[in-house]
Amino acid sequence: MAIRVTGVSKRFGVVRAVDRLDLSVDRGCVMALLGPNGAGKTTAISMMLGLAPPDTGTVLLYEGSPVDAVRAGRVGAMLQDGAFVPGATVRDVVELARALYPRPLDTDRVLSVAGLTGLAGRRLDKLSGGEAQRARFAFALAGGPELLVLDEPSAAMDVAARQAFWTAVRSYAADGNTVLFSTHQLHEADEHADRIVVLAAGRVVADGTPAQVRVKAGVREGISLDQAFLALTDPSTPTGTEQ
Ligand SMILES: Nc1ncnc2c1ncn2[C@@H]1O[C@H](COP(=O)(O)OP(=O)(O)OP(=O)(O)O)[C@@H](O)[C@H]1O
Repeated sequence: MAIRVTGVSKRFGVVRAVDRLDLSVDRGCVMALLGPNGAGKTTAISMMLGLAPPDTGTVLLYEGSPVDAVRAGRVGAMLQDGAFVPGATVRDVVELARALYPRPLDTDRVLSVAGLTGLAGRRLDKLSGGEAQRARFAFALAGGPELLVLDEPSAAMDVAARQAFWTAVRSYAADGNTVLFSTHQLHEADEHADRIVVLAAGRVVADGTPAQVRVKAGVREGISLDQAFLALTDPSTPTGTEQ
């Protein structure tokens, strides 16, 4: 098991960001974490990475603590607002990640996979939004981690970058690695995830393959996952099964 979350809750004042979450993720799985704004995705991811402690419950990565897994170089993460070292270049950030991990990938391979070969010497503060996101992906990938955690990874990427990104993710998972990503682009979850977990108000409201999530939502095969998502997270929404 790559990830085992048991009875995890986290509150911020009166807000229950994550509410008694149970979640196990097998090694080699590509899992999408979906949910409306404020559903608790980033909070859950922070706890999985050991960046924030749960109020109650436990998180295990590879049957140990998240901090131990991160220290052992088993985890790579791409966070939404990951800041960069000022003045460093794209190549520097890849080299930095490589230096932190015991089994890093080859620098040129990482640059190529992230679509950054031509930008290797560019300063990070001179990158466009989508390029900076690719640099964050390169940083997450460079250490060759067993678990990649990606919080809204493709949000600013253009179409070509997005396609290359998903090809890289699928090929990384095909090597036996585990990938957990959050997204609001539900078609990406539909196309690229083996398993989808939908959160609403900090709780799991659906968990399964894209087809199983549609069944749970009561929408037909062929109806967009958006409709299933809306039905699961806002029960007043029509499911598209009426006609
Ligand atoms: N540091 C914080 N202090 C107070 N409230 C917080 C904090 N972090 C998150 N929250 C609240 O916890 C809830 C869950 O937030 P979280 O960022 O985990 O949601 P999310 O599913 O990632 O949302 P989004 O899709 O908008 O990124 C929200 O109501 C948010 O306002």
